Amino acid sequence: MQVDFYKYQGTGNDFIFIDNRQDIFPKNDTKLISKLCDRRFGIGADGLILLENDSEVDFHMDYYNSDASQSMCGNGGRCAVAFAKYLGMIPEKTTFRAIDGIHDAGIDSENVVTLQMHDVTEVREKPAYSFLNTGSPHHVQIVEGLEKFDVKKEGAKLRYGMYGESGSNINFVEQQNEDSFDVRTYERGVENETLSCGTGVTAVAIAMHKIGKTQSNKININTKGGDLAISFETSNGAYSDINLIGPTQQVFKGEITW
Ligand SMILES: N[C@@H](CCC[C@H](N)C(=O)O)C(=O)O
Repeated sequence: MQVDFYKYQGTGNDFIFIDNRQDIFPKNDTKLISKLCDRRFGIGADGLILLENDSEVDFHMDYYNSDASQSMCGNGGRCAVAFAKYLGMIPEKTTFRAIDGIHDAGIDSENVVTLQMHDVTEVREKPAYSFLNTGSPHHVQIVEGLEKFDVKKEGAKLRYGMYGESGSNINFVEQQNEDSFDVRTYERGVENETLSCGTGVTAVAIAMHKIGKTQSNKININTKGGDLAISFETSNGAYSDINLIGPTQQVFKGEITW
């Protein structure tokens, strides 16, 4: 079987995209998904995304981590909007379905995508960390010396040690100023640090506001792969109108044979 694939990156979180509107991809073949994402034996990516038809909204984003597990992906969602625009499926505004439900989004002429995330009503606040779900589960922990921090080792320790079988993504944060934070994320399903995680930086922005590290409702996050912004409204400790904003890029296209 031969199909076209496209590679996108959103602040260095990279994805293989396949136009699956004709239902051509064998999505139950988890070995194939992992192989395609393998950086030595495959194309190489943090995840694979199938763009599919949906009867109610513009499209369905079917996201797989590189180990073929599934969850919501913020950067993947932003790149899916850029891919749908590239395929001529949507204008500048869209509504699409992901594993956590329906999302609104917009894309500008520079391929900067604004993705609306779901409301967050619960942030678990502990002395050393916060935990919340922004479509995917996220542990958020402030550290000193983030640049030299061993994200893979410490992230894996928490992911497997604290969160049981299903695990969590682990975000390490260092504040730069009132509304700006550096973030590095260990992603479950990739089982390594990625250059950026969209649901992760969204979780960090909300957690930092919730614990009083910032009063701002527009937060800038610097990741290894680039800069993202998160805006939100807050009322009675709940967060709504949450938007994840940042660049997307198609980096190449090719053909897969399996
Ligand atoms: N990179 C993603 C998050 C992908 C899902 C995550 N690894 C999980 O399994 O929870 C993002 O940009 O949000």
